[in-house]
Amino acid sequence: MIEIKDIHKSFGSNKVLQGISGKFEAGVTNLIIGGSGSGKTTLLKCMIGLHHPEQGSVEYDGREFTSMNFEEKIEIRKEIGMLFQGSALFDSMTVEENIMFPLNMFTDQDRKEKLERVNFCLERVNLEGKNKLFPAELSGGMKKRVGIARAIAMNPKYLFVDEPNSGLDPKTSIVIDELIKELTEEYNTTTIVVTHDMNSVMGIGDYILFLHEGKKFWEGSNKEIAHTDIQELNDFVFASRFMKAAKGKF
Ligand SMILES: Nc1ncnc2c1ncn2[C@@H]1O[C@H](COP(=O)(O)OP(=O)(O)OP(=O)(O)O)[C@@H](O)[C@H]1O
Repeated sequence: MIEIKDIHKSFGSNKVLQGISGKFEAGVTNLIIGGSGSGKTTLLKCMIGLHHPEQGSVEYDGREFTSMNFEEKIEIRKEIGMLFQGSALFDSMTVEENIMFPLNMFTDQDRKEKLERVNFCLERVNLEGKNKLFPAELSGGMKKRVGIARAIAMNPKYLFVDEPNSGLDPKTSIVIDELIKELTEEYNTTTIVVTHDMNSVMGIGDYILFLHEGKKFWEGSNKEIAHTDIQELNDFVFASRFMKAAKGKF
């Protein structure tokens, strides 16, 4: 479980996050949603230590992260898997080398053990046998799956996913969303997905934290999200023609 309390982050006079709190439980898919510029990525970066919040705390199963020293943060980072926007694979490395990267960095496993783990992860994302391909030889959906395989290589307790569906067609997006949800439930991971995709919200949003202009406007599940009287949330939820047309049917 990850708990954030009263997170504040500014860039100069721009108060990007203004007192965000929330609880992200293990084994469920937690989403941070909001319009462009609402502060989603900034919040995620505060949680993993890429930004330092001016105020507030981030607790990983009771361990306060923001006040940790460098070495202590490294220990927590070993428990974190990340799937970045655009997959962020190393283009000059094969699929196998990409997935092995965190194992090389953080473990002293021998090559056989590492290869076994790589093959297990590849199988888990339905890419068995693709070891020797380079990222340029993969479709967008396959790249995401390699990114997921790399993210789970270290058997993470915490999984952060930034915009998993950017650049994917709707069908492939569903496959990726479902894979994230399955892995979360299978390994009881605390998973946090940053997205503005309403398909993901309706499909996998067990717990949703809605940000608007740097403030938490709402939290709840995908079963509740279409039934609030919060104007800012309704503007976000029903922005697409599809959601507008489906209003009242959820
Ligand atoms: N490193 C930075 N330096 C200065 N300003 C920043 C920095 N990172 C983000 N911001 C500002 O913080 C605000 C929120 O940005 P952020 O990327 O967190 O939004 P977002 O909700 O993730 O948006 P999007 O959905 O478009 O990715 C924006 O006004 C942005 O310009």
